[in-house]
Amino acid sequence: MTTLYLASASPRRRELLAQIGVPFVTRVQPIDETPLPAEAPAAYVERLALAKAQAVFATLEDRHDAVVLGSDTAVVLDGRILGKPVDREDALATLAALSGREHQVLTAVALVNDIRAEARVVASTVRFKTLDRTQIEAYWATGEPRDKAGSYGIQGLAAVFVSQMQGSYSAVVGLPLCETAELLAQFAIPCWQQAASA
Ligand SMILES: Cc1cn([C@H]2C[C@H](O)[C@@H](COP(=O)(O)OP(=O)(O)OP(=O)(O)O)O2)c(=O)[nH]c1=O
Repeated sequence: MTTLYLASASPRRRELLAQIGVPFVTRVQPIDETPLPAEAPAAYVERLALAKAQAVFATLEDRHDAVVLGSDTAVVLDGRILGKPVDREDALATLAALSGREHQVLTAVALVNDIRAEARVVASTVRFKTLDRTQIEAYWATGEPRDKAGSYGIQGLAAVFVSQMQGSYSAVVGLPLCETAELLAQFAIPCWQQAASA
């Protein structure tokens, strides 16, 4: 019996994976999230998703019956990776930069077991309406931007900033569920559909 491990401290990722009916155990290992010099954003999120999964896989005692899922999300504006805010000023500057513009959200999902590692990167486009300084400061004061790539969460109060979105909503929140289900199937882990017909 294979055990699926979610290599993530993110409550969003736990909720998203639970949403598609897959039983899993959460384990977290810290990794270095510094981008490499001139690393392309898609390569960066893919490398981190794999690194998160591999770091947890390395700690497991029974690696034969284990699959580990890692994921990483980055907000990209004009080719620049905007990660989680380091402080208030950083978040205010990020939200001002996103105001009235379109940006990309890249999320990678990776699965690792004792014989292989596979990853998928999903790109979505999000457009923000124009925000003024008062709205940005009020949003920071809610606490929501603190632990999120690009200093916002589409699933929360920042939904009112999003005038358009193309791509995968679940990927923007933190885990692309359609692609995750496809990868899980490749590793013989059923989500609700196969489980229901088994
Ligand atoms: C853009 C966006 C990001 N986010 C979150 C998802 C991720 O939790 C976070 C991006 O940071 P990540 O470094 O991808 O993930 P994490 O540190 O929160 O969790 P872990 O590495 O342990 O898996 O931003 C939202 O919740 N909503 C959004 O709309």
